[in-house]
Amino acid sequence: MTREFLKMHGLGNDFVVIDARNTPYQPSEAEVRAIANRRTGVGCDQFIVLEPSDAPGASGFMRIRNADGGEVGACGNASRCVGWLLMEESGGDRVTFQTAAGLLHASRADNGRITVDMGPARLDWSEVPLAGPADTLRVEAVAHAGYAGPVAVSMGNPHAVFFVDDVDAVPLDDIGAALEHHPFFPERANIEFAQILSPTSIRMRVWERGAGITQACGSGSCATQVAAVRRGLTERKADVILDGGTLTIEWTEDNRVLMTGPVAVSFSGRLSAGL
Ligand SMILES: N[C@@H](CCC[C@H](N)C(=O)O)C(=O)O
Repeated sequence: MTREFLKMHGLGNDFVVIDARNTPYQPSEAEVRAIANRRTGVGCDQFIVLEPSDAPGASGFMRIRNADGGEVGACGNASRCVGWLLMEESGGDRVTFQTAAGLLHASRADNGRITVDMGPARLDWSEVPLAGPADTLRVEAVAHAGYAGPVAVSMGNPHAVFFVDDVDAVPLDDIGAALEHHPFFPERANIEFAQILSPTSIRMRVWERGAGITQACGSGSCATQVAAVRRGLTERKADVILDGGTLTIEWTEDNRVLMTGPVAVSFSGRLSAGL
């Protein structure tokens, strides 16, 4: 049986989205890699399957797989896309859905943008996780290639945020994989390099676990804003400017991280039997 899919993106971070609420779908890692392949498949950074959820109030369960086939707990840009899809379906202005990391709440914002409450930032070393006790405000064990120790944050997935003076001078292609696989990250990590432009504006580039360099990372933007506030570099609400565009991130006093940004549908299609 072939499956219908939607190709969506958030600021160029792109997804194949499959609705499996009525017909179960559990592709193997090799099948996800084949679909994500940009030459011979559809091509995507993440592969999203919307499944039924038994959580009270949830409209579905968003299962997230990276382009390498591995399953992960969070994806901010895909959360806006799935939130938008579910609100279009219901005609409502807000929706709750489930992920491996917990329940997420999405709502409509200005100019067609979507806000997702990405939940709490997790700041203890064991929650990121790191390989051993460390101050997550400055993880010196991960200082690398002249870059000082990053801030470590979990947004339901692990992030390490390095602050630099010139983000465009960072050779992300050369050092991203080594940092993702650094032995101090037992579950690997998403790697962000960030440059403070003003108290309300950060420029950030990302190397994603399981996907490499992407145009944007929603959970990475949340982690970056949390890291910047913890270091005293920005106000609680700031714009994060990525290669693919801008997200607005607010870290509230009660430890909720609110992410607002656009969603887009690129095309729909049907996976061929070979995929
Ligand atoms: N692109 C995503 C993050 C996807 C998961 C990440 N690569 C991981 O392995 O944790 C986002 O927008 O947050």
